[in-house]
This record gives sequence, structure tokens and C-alpha cells, in this order.
Amino acid sequence: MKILVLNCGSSSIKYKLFEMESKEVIAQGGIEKIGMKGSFLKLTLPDGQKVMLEGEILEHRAGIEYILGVLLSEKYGCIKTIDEIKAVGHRVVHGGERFNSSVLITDEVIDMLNECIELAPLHNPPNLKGIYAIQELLPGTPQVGVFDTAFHQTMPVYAYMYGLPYSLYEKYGIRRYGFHGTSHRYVSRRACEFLGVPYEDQRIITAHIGNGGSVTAIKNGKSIDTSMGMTPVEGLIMGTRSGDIDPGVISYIMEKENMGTKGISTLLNKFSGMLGISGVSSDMREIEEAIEGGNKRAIMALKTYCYRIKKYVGSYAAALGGVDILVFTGGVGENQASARKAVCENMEYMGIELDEELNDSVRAKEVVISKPTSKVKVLIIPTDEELTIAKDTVEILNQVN
Ligand SMILES: Nc1ncnc2c1ncn2[C@@H]1O[C@H](COP(=O)(O)OP(=O)(O)O)[C@@H](O)[C@H]1O
Ligand SMILES: CC(=O)OP(=O)(O)O
Ligand SMILES: [Mg+2]
Repeated sequence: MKILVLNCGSSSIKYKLFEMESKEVIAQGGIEKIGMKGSFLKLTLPDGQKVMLEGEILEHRAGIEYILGVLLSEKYGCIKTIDEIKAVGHRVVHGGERFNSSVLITDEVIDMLNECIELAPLHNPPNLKGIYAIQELLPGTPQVGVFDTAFHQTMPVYAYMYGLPYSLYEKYGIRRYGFHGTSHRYVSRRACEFLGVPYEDQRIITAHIGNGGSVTAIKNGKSIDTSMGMTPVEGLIMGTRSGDIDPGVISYIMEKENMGTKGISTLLNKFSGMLGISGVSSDMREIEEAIEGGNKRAIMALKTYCYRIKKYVGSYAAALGGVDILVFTGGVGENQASARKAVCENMEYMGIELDEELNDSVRAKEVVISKPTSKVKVLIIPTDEELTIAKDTVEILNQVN
């Protein structure tokens, strides 16, 4: 059975087509710069080769049509007819309090997703565009929504409530929701399978550090706290997002710089984080290059970045009453040894003993990187949000059929 997974962002669409019997990815790629000059589709061929196909892709529907065309094409395709795609699974960023697990997309669900737009004005509209496009282009094909927020719906009230007037929670749903749930769920479970321990009685901290990043505390298989909040800007310092700051700073900047709400939101989401501190880039590889060249601000940015992750690990150890497993994932977590080392440094008191040599020599594979004597097992688990979405999609199809 073939399942198409879509991750529709504001200017991009990532896709993977899975053959579920073998869990194999039979086609993958992404469209970037939708609605801008120079939009293109980049696909990875089965032999790993990358191909760029340029095209005027003005909106999401056209993008998905383009993707389906490529999947069917003689040159780069892998299916003969469109109905080989049995279902489509979508990454949906914000499910509010309405969704604590993946769902079959119905008209009622679409109405609820529209209600969640206010909570995630940047993320949910493109997700919905992807759903509408499939309704039109593949009519009758079941669609499943897999939410970033769903896994964190188990957080206790004292972890998700802000210190604000309660009426704002009642009126607008202002509370902490958390994101990257699909990734935290997948890597925490995989880590337990890999170690051969029961998921249901472990205290786990997962650090998903990519472009966006979040840390989650998982107790007995349930998320009990996570570093992102009502929006994905809270918590860690990220590629371009500020993470935690004193809320007083916001009104101060707005006043001093004569900035409106749009301006401050763009500043915190797009021009802050590693990019803002270093002045070099939001991309960790470019930061590393600058550090090698002795760039002081890049060095400071990386220290600040790692220190924030370390503080979350420490606070979640407190929330969990101890830690059994610490997992690193995401582009940085999987690949950058120096960040993992900085996070784990001087944490022996907590039972974290990193095998530094091993940590330096491994990347992007499932591996234990702590010493055998370490009380906390530290692991790298490459995340696979798309496979998780595809599996959820099959599970839901089986439930409704
Ligand atoms: N080999 C590497 N070494 C260091 N950082 C890397 C490496 N590969 C990827 N990264 C970093 O991972 C980040 C992107 O992570 P990823 O999880 O792919 O992002 P996204 O949140 O967009 O899915 C970038 O900062 C990138 O520089
Ligand atoms: C929700 C979110 O922050 O996602 P990403 O890190 O992929 O931008
Ligand atoms: Mg990612």
C-alpha cells in the first residue's frame, strides 16, 4: 500500500511516498519558494542523486499538482496511476486542545482546523491548503491529520498554564501547547525499543534540535512538559527564533524601535536566535565554519544555544524526578558532536557520562553515546516524522475500514 506524506509550510511543500509493506521511501522531495521568483522542485532519486526542476509554482495546489505529475512521470516517476496512492497523511502544526491524536480528516475536522488558525497563523493555513488541494486533485482519497501538538496534550495543567489572567486562557486558549510532538513521540519510543526497555516506565528527555528545536520530558510514555509554548517561539534558542525572553523586552523594543505587532513577531521569529546573535547564519554548519575561523560572536552564539538546552535538561530532570534516557535528534542533535558534548558537560552529578570519543565519531544513526557506567543512557536517534505520519495514516485507515 502506498501512502503519500505531505508537510506543507508557508513557502514549501515536503513530500515522501512510502511503500508501507516494506516501509520503504519510494519517492521524496520538496518544493521551495512557492509564490516567489525561482521556485523549484528538488527530488531525490532512488540512487541518492538530486534533481532540480524549475517551475513557476505560484500556490500550494499547483505545487501538489506538480508533485503528483512528477510521481507519475516516465522519467522520475514511480507509480502508473494516481489511485495507487491509497491515502495522504499531513503534518498539521497546531491542533489546539481539540486533538490529542491523529484523525481522519472530515468536514467537521476541517472546521475545527480553521478554528485553530488563530493559534498558529503562520503554520495552519498552508497545512489546510494542502488538505484542500488533495480533496480537489485526489477526490475520495482518505486524508489523515497528524498534529505536532497532539503528543503534548497529556501535559498537566501546572505545566501548560502561563502566569496570566485565567480569563485569557478561557477566551483565547492562551496556554502552552508544545510542538514537534510527532518527533518526540517517535524518538522516545525508538530509544526504548533500541535499548530493550519498556516505554511505559521510563523517564525520558528528548532534545529535538533542528532549525526549530524543543526539549520534552516524557514520563511513563506521556509528555509531561515541553519547551515550546502557545507558539513555536518559546523555549530553546533556535536558528532564527529567540526562544525564552523576558516579556518586558517585547514592549521595550516596540517602543524604542517604533515597531508594531507584525514587526516584533518577525523580529522574534525570523531575525533572532543563532542568526541574530552570531550575525553569521541560522545554519549550524555555517556557524561551525565561522567558529573555526575564530568568529567571536559565532562562538558566543553556540555557547548560549547549548547552555539553554542544558538548562532545560536540568529542569526536566527535576520535573521527572530523575532521568533514565536522554535522546538527541534533529539536524543538529543527530550531526553536531560539539553541541551534544556541551549539553552533557559537567552533568556527571546527574548520572550523565558521555563517551566523548564515541560521541565525536558517530552521526545520524541509532547509537548509545554514553559510557557503560552512565546511569542515564544517552542516545542519538535520527527522527522520522514522515514515517510516523505514514504509520498513523495506515492505523487510522484500518480503524475506519
Ligand atoms: N552535519 C551537520 N553538522 C552540523 N549541523 C548540521 C549538520 N547537518 C545538518 N545540520 C544542521 O541542522 C539544522 C537543520 O535541522 P533539520 O532538523 O533538518 O531542520 P528542520 O527543522 O528544518 O527540519 C541546520 O542548522 C543544519 O545546519
Ligand atoms: C512547529 C515548528 O516549530 O516546526 P519547525 O521546527 O519544523 O519549524
Ligand atoms: Mg525537521
